[in-house]
Amino acid sequence: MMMEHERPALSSRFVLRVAVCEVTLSRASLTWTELGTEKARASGARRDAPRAGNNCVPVCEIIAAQEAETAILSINKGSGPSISQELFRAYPSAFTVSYVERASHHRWRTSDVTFRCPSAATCHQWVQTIREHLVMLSGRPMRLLVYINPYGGKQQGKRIYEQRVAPLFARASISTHVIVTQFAEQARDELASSADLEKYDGVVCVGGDGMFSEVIHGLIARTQRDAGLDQNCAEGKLAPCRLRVGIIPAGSTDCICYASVGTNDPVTSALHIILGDSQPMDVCSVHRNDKLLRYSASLLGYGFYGDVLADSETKRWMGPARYSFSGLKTFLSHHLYEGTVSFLPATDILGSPRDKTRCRAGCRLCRHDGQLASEDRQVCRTDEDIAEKEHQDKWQVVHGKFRAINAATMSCACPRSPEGLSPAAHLADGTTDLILVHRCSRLGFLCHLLCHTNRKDQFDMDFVEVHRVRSFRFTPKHGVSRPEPEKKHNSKKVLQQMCRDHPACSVPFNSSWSCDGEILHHAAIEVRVHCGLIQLFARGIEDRSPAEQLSGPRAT
Ligand SMILES: Nc1ncnc2c1ncn2[C@@H]1O[C@H](COP(=O)(O)OP(=O)(O)OP(=O)(O)O)[C@@H](O)[C@H]1O
Repeated sequence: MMMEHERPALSSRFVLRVAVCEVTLSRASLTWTELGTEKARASGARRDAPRAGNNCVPVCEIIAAQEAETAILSINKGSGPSISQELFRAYPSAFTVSYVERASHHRWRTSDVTFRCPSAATCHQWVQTIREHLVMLSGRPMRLLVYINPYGGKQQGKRIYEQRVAPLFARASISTHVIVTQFAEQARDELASSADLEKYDGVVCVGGDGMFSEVIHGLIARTQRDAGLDQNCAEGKLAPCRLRVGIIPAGSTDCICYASVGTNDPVTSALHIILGDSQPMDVCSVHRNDKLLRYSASLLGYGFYGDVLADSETKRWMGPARYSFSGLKTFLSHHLYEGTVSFLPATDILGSPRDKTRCRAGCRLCRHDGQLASEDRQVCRTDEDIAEKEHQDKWQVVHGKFRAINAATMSCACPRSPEGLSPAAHLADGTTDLILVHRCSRLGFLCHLLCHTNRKDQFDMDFVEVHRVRSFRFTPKHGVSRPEPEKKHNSKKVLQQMCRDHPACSVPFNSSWSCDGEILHHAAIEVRVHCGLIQLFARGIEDRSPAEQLSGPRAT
């Protein structure tokens, strides 16, 4: 809605479909009010009598404005009522404004409104003024570097980008440099070393979570190198990345998209990028013996999830069905892994893993790095304050036999698990939710797993504990890593492996870590959360009522 004190930049009478409209543009919004149709006027209704309420589109949600093509102008298209010759002659020019419209399930779509103008000069003036307003908006990207993984998911990345995303970027006047990767790690290596990043306002990856992981590894490495920081130093603070990252979902797992925009829809993600949304995101560094192993933005899982991933990697030929197969096999094998988890709880923060809050667009906790911001307590925001706080806080230690050890740095919600592994986890509060699943019966573990697929509390079980932490370490009791799977099996080796996997054999192999879907063949690791290390082109999941979700231009 246009605020009373806002001075309109432009105000004119145009024709929308067959009705005359009062159209107003201010710095904040474009509004139009229908004044009446020809028919209504013929029946004696006053031309000035408003027929409908205001329609209002915030300028920050306009994608583009352009003068309409002659073809559109000369033909009365569509099944609706036709414009009369009289209006056609009185309003010979036209321009179209494209804006974001909400569809169901957090999806965004583009919508167009075409206004007929009395002259080409007026039309031109409006288009130019809207474009000037768009240029003045901060945060919109102009130049993007795009990496497409042609082999991610159903191998549709290239087609999805070319057919659904590139036309939107072009309409929004975003220039792109597109690279279709030839091999794994190409994007990571180029971003880490040779890519001329000064030329771009952001990097977009087209693929799944694995492709996103490649891109952030490259960007983080480059940023630390440029800042003269050593990534191998486990205790060191990392420099945040300047370039924002956009994800066009085209993989088999699109966890980051679900957590950051609420859906895995390429058009929605493209529109978030075009509007220049920014969403900070925490990233965990994973070290061992002062050597960086990897970064993790979503899930680190040892025990159950580590075993599922390790097993599924040997069954790639099965396609996506391998996850269900390996999940069942791992569930039945019911391994326990003994070791020690030490963690630094995040005290002095607002949220907890079992509260009812959910990380949503404009999240209050993420705005304050998760810290308590009440008036009677001091907010510690500087790095020194946080370091001091960490020093004062006490590490806690848990020894035990674990079915699973998981660290969820975001909710990890997806269609199979609508609430995710840790429903109350936040994208950028500087913490990860450490979930320890202790020794339990198969039935108990099954109940715990099933809770992830419905809305029951998966932490409400006596063998599960959950802590919101800033760092943790795991030290396995046994130092033997499970041998990396061999590519070619003969039947004898398969039998040996199955025997080893059987609990009765109780060979004390360690599990491996699943780190955002990549296997780490080390059990002993040290993890530290880096608050808001990456910025995404996203705004978080919008918490809107179903009616609002489906609204077009807002009626005021
Ligand atoms: N041209 C390429 N050839 C082979 N692999 C590639 C190529 N480009 C990227 N990759 C790798 O493919 C892996 C999977 O990619 P992506 O995440 O896009 O798809 P996915 O189907 O979701 O993956 P996953 O099968 O791991 O769930 C990534 O780890 C990435 O490093």
